[in-house]
Amino acid sequence: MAKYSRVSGSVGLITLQNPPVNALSAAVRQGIVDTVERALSDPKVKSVVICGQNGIFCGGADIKEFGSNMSGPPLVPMIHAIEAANKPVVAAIEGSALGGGLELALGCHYRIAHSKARLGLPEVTLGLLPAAGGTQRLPRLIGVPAALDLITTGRHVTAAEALQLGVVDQVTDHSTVDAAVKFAQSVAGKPLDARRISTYPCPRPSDLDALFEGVMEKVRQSARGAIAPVACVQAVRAAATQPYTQGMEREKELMATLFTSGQARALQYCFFAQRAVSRWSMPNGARWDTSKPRPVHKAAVIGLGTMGRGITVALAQTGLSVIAVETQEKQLMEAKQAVSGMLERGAKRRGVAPALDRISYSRDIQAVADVDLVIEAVFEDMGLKKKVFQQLASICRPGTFLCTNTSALDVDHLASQTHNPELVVGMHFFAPAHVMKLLEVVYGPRSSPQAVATAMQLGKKMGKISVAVGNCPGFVGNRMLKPYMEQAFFLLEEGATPELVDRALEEFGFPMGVFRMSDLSGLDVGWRVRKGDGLSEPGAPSGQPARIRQGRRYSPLGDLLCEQGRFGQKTGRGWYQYNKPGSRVARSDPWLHSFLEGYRARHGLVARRIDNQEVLERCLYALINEGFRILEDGIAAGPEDIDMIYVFGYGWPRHRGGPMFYAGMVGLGKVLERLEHYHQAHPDVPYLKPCSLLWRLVASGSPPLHKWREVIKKLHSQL
Ligand SMILES: CC(C)(COP(=O)(O)OP(=O)(O)OC[C@H]1O[C@@H](n2cnc3c(N)ncnc32)[C@H](O)[C@@H]1OP(=O)(O)O)[C@@H](O)C(=O)NCCC(=O)NCCSC(=O)C[C@@H](O)CCCCCCCCCCCCC(=O)O
Ligand SMILES: NC(=O)c1ccc[n+]([C@@H]2O[C@H](COP(=O)([O-])OP(=O)(O)OC[C@H]3O[C@@H](n4cnc5c(N)ncnc54)[C@H](O)[C@@H]3O)[C@@H](O)[C@H]2O)c1
Repeated sequence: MAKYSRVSGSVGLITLQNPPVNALSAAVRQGIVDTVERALSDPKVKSVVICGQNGIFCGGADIKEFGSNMSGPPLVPMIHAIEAANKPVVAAIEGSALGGGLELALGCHYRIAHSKARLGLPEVTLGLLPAAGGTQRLPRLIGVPAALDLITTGRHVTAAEALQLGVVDQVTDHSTVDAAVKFAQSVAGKPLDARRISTYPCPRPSDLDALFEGVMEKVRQSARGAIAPVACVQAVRAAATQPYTQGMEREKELMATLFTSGQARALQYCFFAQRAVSRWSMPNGARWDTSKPRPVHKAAVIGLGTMGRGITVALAQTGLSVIAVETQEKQLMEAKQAVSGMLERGAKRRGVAPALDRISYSRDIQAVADVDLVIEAVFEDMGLKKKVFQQLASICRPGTFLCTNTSALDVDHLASQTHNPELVVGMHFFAPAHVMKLLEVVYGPRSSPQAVATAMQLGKKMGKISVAVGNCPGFVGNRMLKPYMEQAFFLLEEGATPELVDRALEEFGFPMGVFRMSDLSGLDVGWRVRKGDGLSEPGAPSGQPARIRQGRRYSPLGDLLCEQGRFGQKTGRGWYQYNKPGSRVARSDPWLHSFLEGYRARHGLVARRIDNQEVLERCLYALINEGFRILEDGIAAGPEDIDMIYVFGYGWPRHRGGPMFYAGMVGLGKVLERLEHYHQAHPDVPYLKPCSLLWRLVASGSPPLHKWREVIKKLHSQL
């Protein structure tokens, strides 16, 4: 809807009304068409102001409408009619003007923004392009390079940057509507020809071809297979090379291809899933809307290694006071320097003062006595963590939340070391903790809803996508990673190379394949875990027995590399070779290839040809199968939780929507059939055996993802 009133005698004020973001639904578009017509036909009205209710101009087209039959007046002619009006129209921008919202403002003759407003064309992040004239008007207004930057990245700019770029005409710290009304009065009756952006010639840089070639190459590289950024460049090129009307035709044509694409569906699913995961629930019925978090002002971090340092930075940047505890003097000194450096660099980037004085360092754990919440990040050693939790239970004041950053250990077992297990949850950050967006909040059977709510709220404040998950070895992300990595190892045994496996996964859209990722994070990490699980045995015999552990197929390849001191990038050798320890450029390693040949010969394995499809099916379907088991076990409340964990924590390409969404796109029947096929070929690999939830979903006609919860509920009620 849009509300109409006449203010200050001669200004028609149109207010968009569609909470929470005034999205341009059919009703809002109809409202705009009607009220603009009314203002233009009223002789008392000399100029018009368009604003949005509740401090937000407009969040763009209504994304929820995209999946349905779109009725109501289309945006393009609506905006064109505003631009063609014979009375000045001023956009009063508060909060956000995004996507179609900014395109509407670009159709107005003037734009006035509040200093705190954010503007942008984020359609590319939804698998689309700005198709209400945005790709044609913006380059005409601010030039091709700046428009390409905004349109291909979808980044939001501040009002100050928008003013500098020339997107807005004025910025105010006071009431935007008042300023816009005053301004509208001042321009009433003035000629408008020079204010219609569609009539501007598009500035043509002299090196146009070189510019577009360069941008296209950069965009293709960073898009990792996403099609929308490429279409955005093509549309802007049309603005630079063709008259406006033809450019608009090109914009429409490119949009038509994107609009119905699987990638647009995936990206729009991610948009809503990202928001849905904050509405968490636990199997005992506790929920986000009935659980009250407690405020956290002061926190402590125990252990200042890789993770503890990043967590300390993230907490301080959020405005909390932090007590950082590290037992080793040398580590403490190094950590102080590293944390200060990270804070200073972050502050410089954001143009604020570094939060150095929010942190106090100590070697004594007694220093945490009066904090609201502790995050333990010592070595991944259950004995050590148990001791730390016992100490915390006796030192901290009653009511302090005790959290662990363990990657895979039993959170409930740690909780049982304290007097108040209900105050214990996992806060599983990802490295580097001050950068990575994902936080798994792990609840045990005794964690209180308040502890979960508090950790979720703290995560949100830290700018994380926080996902609440149940307690099991590896939680959600690392539990699913195990079968994925296991398949990659088996593929090497059967004839693949690290290069072949990585290429297939990188072409799929992962920033790094399994082996490059493993070299980056260190092969010794998994080795230590496998030793702890009694899997890795030095000097194991050759032949079949060496590849069976605990009754199932096992690949000792990773262990054998570690026995040679090949820990990955840090030692300059791993699945690849590097120029020197710490170097990041992976090169194919002939030693590794002859090692694999020797290994196969020793174990009586005959290498066969493996193609990309097999790599993808075996690695991804094994991972997806474990995702279904996680849903079946109630460890994740829904597929969206798993998908957001993989998109934000594990580099799953967002334009493929996350593993569970991807399974739905491929077809659950097909995933089941391929898992069955591979399980028959490898009966000693339990991860390839399709789980009962997948069978059940296929038997129920492969319902769309938003209906899976009903099937899971039924399955649980029958158990
Ligand atoms: C605006 C925000 C920055 C606000 O952030 P905040 O943190 O305050 O709030 P939330 O993000 O939590 O949001 C609150 C609530 O609102 C929902 N929501 C937000 N934005 C929208 C929206 N645009 N539409 C619908 N719903 C929205 C959000 O989901 C939350 O609710 P929930 O229940 O999920 O918790 C922030 O919200 C934000 O960034 N929003 C998105 C901004 C954006 O991306 N805008 C661009 C939208 S796309 C667009 O505008 C396209 C235009 O270019 C117009 C294109 C013309 C269309 C023509 C179609 C032609 C088709 C031709 C094809 C023909 C094919 C054929 O042949 O058939
Ligand atoms: N590194 C990762 O990528 C990653 C990611 C997610 C979670 N984790 C988990 O985070 C935790 C920490 O991992 P990390 O990689 O930062 O380890 P790390 O080896 O880099 O650091 C651990 C630090 O803890 C300190 N420490 C040991 N005992 C202590 C004690 N009693 N009191 C105070 N400090 C003590 C050590 O001196 C060391 O500085 C582990 O549980 C790990 O599984 C790690």
